[in-house]
Amino acid sequence: MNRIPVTVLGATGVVGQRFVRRLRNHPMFEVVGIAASDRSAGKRYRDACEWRLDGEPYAGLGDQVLAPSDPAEAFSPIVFSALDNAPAKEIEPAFARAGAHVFSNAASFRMDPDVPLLVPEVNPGHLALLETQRRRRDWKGSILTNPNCTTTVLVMALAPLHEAFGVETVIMTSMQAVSGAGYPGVPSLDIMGNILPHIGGEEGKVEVETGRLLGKVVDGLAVSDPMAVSALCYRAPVMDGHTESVSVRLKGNPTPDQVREVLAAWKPLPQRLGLPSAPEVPIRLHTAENRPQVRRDVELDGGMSVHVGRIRPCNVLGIKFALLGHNTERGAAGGSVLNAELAVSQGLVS
Ligand SMILES: NC(=O)C1=CN([C@@H]2O[C@H](COP(=O)(O)OP(=O)(O)OC[C@H]3O[C@@H](n4cnc5c(N)ncnc54)[C@H](OP(=O)(O)O)[C@@H]3O)[C@@H](O)[C@H]2O)C=CC1
Ligand SMILES: N[C@@H](CC(=O)OP(=O)(O)O)C(=O)O
Repeated sequence: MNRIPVTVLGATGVVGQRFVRRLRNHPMFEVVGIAASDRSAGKRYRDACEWRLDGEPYAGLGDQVLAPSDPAEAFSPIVFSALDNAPAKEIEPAFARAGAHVFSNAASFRMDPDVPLLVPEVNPGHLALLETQRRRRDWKGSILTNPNCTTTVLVMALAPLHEAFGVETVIMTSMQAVSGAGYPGVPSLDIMGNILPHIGGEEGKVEVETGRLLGKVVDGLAVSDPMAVSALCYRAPVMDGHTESVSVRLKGNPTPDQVREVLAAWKPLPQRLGLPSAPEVPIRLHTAENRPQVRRDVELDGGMSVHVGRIRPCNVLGIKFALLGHNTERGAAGGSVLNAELAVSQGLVS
């Protein structure tokens, strides 16, 4: 297969660098363009930003010159966007109008009812919104988004339970990595040896995006599931990996063993298709009492699987468990790349 040329917008940022590293040697996509703000455009990648990841610095593209984030200068048929929300609002539609298929991490268009908010294992059927989007908007291309990172990890565990039993109520408390706040993010003197009980906008996003992802497409538009979701989000002194403490009320009150069986048997579409970024096992189940742990588990499967452990009865909602996932891989760059792989495999973009 000829690789599809792609551009990474926001290539200098925390998520943008992960895109560039992940797309290096990708079987379906080839990075031909990297772009960022006007502050960085015209500079070589290595001069515009410091490389903050392990592995080969700048993923071998250190001498490539950054383009401005303008479709006239950085067009590719597929564009991965790691832009901040405010610039994403203007720049992503400009690329979509020019005919690019934009796979975005930003929150700007997530809740629009004709924009797929997608986790390929969870709601691949929401790709159908692209048809409505094309009809409604004057775009030759499209915008397709991935959720907030905390939400992504949560819906990976809830989706098979919703399918098997039906989710009625969820209470989720997160302990979120500092990388979620970008670079330099939270000052070290605030987070070292500390827990911060507020992440701006995060709880509201988890509460609305969860029902949207587990909802349906009706008459070509997204309709959220009415489940009740309450989120409490905390910043914790870890680098990468959001831990979530989840209590859930499921229809029919299944036992922990029944829940475990459903999670273990889950083989959703990306795994059946063998998409390159899909982890072979989407949910890693842990039986040891002190797992999952961020330091020991989160990098497994390139950060693309989520981890569930300590499944047990909850006196209030019925079932509770510990959940862990990689916020900047599964929750950001990796999730977006998997979205693009699914869209290409379904013949929706090329
Ligand atoms: N960090 C995470 O865990 C997650 C982040 N996201 C989302 O991904 C996006 C990127 O986050 P993150 O990488 O942490 O952010 P960073 O602040 O690290 O990077 C932001 C990027 O956007 C570019 N940018 C800023 N302003 C403009 C502009 N006016 N025009 C063009 N480019 C611009 C920056 O370029 P320059 O260097 O030139 O300023 C930089 O490349 C955000 O929308 C975030 O909400 C989503 C899920 C998880
Ligand atoms: N707010 C998340 C990261 C993030 O950028 O989320 P969103 O994509 O919804 O803006 C965190 O701090 O961990």
